[in-house]
Amino acid sequence: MAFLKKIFSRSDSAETPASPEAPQQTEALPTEDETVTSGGVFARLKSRLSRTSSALTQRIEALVPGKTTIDDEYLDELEEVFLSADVGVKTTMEIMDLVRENVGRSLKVPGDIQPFLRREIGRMISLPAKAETEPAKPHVILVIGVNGSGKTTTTGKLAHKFIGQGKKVVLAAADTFRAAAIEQLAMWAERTGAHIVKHQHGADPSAVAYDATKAALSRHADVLLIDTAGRLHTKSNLMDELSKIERVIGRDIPGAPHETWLVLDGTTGQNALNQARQFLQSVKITGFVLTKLDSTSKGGAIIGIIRELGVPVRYIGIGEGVEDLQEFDAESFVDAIFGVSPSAACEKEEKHV
Ligand SMILES: Nc1nc2c(ncn2[C@@H]2O[C@H](COP(=O)(O)OP(=O)(O)OP(=O)(O)O)[C@@H](O)[C@H]2O)c(=O)[nH]1
Repeated sequence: MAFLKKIFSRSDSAETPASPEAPQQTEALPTEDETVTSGGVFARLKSRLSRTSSALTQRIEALVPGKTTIDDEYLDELEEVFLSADVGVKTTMEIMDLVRENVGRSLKVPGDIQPFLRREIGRMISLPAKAETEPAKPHVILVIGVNGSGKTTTTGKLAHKFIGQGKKVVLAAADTFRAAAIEQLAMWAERTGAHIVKHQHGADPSAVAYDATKAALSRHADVLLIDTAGRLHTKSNLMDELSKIERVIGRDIPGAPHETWLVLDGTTGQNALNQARQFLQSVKITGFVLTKLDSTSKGGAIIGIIRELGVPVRYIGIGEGVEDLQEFDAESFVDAIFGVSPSAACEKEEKHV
C-alpha cells in the first residue's frame, strides 16, 4: 500500500490542472518542429497519453507482485485504481461488476486483468457508428466551451486537418470577448491557409457569424468553423448569445449549425464530465473534444464521459502543436492506455498511413 501511495502522490504532483476559471493562455503558436515527434500517429498517441496510461496500467501492475490470485483485497485495490484515475464512480462500478462476474472464468490470475480491461473497456466506449451521409456544404461546426478549455487552439487544429483533407475552410472569430483570441485565430488562419472572418474586439459575435456565413457561402467553403467565447452554461446572457449565433447561421444555411462540439479540458478529469452533463441540459451537443490529454493523468475520465453521457468524443487534443489533434478512436485509445504488442502497434501505424 505504501508503494501505491507513493505512485499516487508522484503522479498527482506531476499534474498541471487548468482551472476553467483561470485559464493559462499561451498566445504564441508552437512551431511544428517543437511539436512533431518522431514515430507514427499511434506512437504519438501512446506517448502523449503516457501519464494516463501510467495512472492505470502501472498501478494495476503494481497490484500484481506477490499475488497469484484475484481475491477481494486485489479487487478492492483495482477499484481504487479506477477511482483515482478519474474514471468516475458509476463507470468504475460497471467495470468492477464485469470483472467480478468473470473472476474464476476468463479471469483466473492477475495477469489476465489488463487484456480483459483493454477488450471490455474498448467495447464500453465504442459507440455505434452513425450512418454516413453526404455532409452539408458548408458544413457548419460551432465550437463551444468554458474559458481556456482549448476552443481556439482546437478550431485552428481542425482547420489544419480539414485543409489537409483538401477541404476549403472558413474560420469565424466569434470570440470577440477576449481580444487575443481574435489574434490567435488569425495566426492559425495564416498558418493553415484558412480564410478568416473577424471583427473588432467587443463586436457582436452574431454579426461575425453572419458575415462568416455569407463568406462561406460565397466562397463555396466545405467547412465553416465558428470559434466562440468561453461561457458557462449557468450564465443566461451568454447562453442567449449562443442561441442568437445559432439563429443567424440557420437563417442562411438551413440545418446549421450541423455540429456543436463542446471542448472540455481533459486535465479537469471528473469536472469535465460534470461540466458536459450540465451543458447537455441547455445545448444540443453533437460531440465532445477532450483537450490537453498530454498533460494529465486524468484521461481515464474519457471512459466515464462516453459511457455516462452517450455523446461521442470526436477529437482529442494531445499537445499544443498543429498536428496534436487526433480523431478519437476507442480501440486506439484503449490500446494506447493498456498497451499493445509491438507487432500490433506496427499494424496500427499501417492502418493510420
Ligand atoms: N498541452 C496542451 N495544451 C493545449 C491543448 N489544447 C489547448 N491547449 C492550450 O490551452 C490554452 C488555452 O487554449 P485556448 O485555445 O486559448 O482556449 P480557449 O478555450 O479558446 O480560451 P478562451 O478564449 O479564453 O475561452 C493554450 O495555452 C493552448 O495552447 C492540448 O491539447 N494540449
